[in-house]
Amino acid sequence: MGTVGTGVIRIVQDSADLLAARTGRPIAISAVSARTRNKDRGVDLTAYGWEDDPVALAKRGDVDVFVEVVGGSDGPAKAATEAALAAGKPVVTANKAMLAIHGQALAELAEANGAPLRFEAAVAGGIPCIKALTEGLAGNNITRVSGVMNGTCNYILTRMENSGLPYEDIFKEADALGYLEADPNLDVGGIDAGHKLAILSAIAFGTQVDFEGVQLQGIQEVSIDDIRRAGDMGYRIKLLGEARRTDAGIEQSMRPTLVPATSPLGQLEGGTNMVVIEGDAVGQIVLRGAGAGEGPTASAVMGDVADIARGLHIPPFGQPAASLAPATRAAAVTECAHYLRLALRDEPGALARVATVLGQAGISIDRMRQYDHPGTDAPVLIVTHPCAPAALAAALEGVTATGVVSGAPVALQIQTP
Ligand SMILES: NC(=O)C1=CN([C@@H]2O[C@H](COP(=O)(O)OP(=O)(O)OC[C@H]3O[C@@H](n4cnc5c(N)ncnc54)[C@H](OP(=O)(O)O)[C@@H]3O)[C@@H](O)[C@H]2O)C=CC1
Ligand SMILES: N[C@@H](CCO)C(=O)O
Repeated sequence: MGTVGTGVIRIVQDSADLLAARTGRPIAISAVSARTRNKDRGVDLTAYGWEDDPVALAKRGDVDVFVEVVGGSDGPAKAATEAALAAGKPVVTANKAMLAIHGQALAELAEANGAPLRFEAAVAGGIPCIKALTEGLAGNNITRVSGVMNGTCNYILTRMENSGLPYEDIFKEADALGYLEADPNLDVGGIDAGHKLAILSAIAFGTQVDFEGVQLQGIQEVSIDDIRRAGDMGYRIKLLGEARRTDAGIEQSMRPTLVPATSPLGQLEGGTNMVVIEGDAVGQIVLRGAGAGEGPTASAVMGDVADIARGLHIPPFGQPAASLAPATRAAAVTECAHYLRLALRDEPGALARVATVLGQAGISIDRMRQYDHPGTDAPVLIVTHPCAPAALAAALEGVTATGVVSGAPVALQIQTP
């Protein structure tokens, strides 16, 4: 009965007739649970039973469907989910952390007990992207799933750009607004978004969830300089997740990435999320909307509850858990263009030495810009032609070793069209 749970109660109370008409049966709340019983949550709870322990709630005889909106990958959320599934009861959860880590085991438990396990709200809040993948796009070979899946990071990045203020200032602002998770590193470290990508990737490619296989980089190192310089080159920086199937296996990454400013992703402002899915038959589809908040997240929870009330029973990851293959990891094999920012000693031959190192590594320069500067170091931006991320990382060690660059070069990937 936190943010999401209260939203679920509101929808059940406010839209009872509509839900009954759409599902063919009444949907009612039997009982609820939270840590603190006597807290004013702005909704009337007098008609419902109460349990201190969510596991006891899951086991109650008058509970047909258990809605888990406690949070946390383990602890009471997992214990109650397992108790409900073991009793053959359908579970609806918004808990991406739990699914990213225990998704396979929970799907196996659900299927062994004939109970649906649904989690639309776990990825991109109100955007029905799991339904899109498992149902609407079931006839497609999915080739790529990408998008912006953490509203807090998108808020911070767009606010930095619009205000010209550094990361630290906007982080404090997001904190004051209550946007950050209790552990802010889940947001700014890219972990929360990585959980979501791993769930989508498993559904898209028919593999077991492989959160450990997501190459993660947060937004903490994104500087206002990079946001400005990327803007000069026609890009905006987003915390972009990409999962794709390659000949080598499944490649999953969540990292700050440059996207064309005029593209749908480039125009995404504030806390909004966007999920882009590509399939062999459908081509590309783009889903955009609120990725968090009481109403949007409860909307996704209730979509799942309604499906259960209608009798819809789809395996949690879109195909039987036993048929999900362990994901073969393909680490950063896809070539892409890169943005490089260097502080280059402004002296004869310095630029030539950098260009030589890149050239010897087979990395070709697409565009380049050097800015006015008051001191001895010139800000230099380079956009490369597509190259393997591993080749670029090795080349940058060589660039640093030339001795003509101050500090470590900044390298960010540019989204592959
Ligand atoms: N908020 C959002 O916008 C979104 C959230 N989610 C996910 O939804 C889930 C819930 O998030 P949110 O509503 O924001 O979280 P909140 O922290 O607002 O709510 C958590 C609820 O769980 C209760 N709770 C915690 N521990 C226990 C326990 N041991 N026994 C019983 N109840 C307990 C809390 O009780 P009390 O109120 O008494 O403290 C609270 O009511 C999480 O998995 C989150 O990741 C997903 C998408 C968006
Ligand atoms: N912390 C998450 C909440 C929704 O999952 C976000 O900012 O998107």
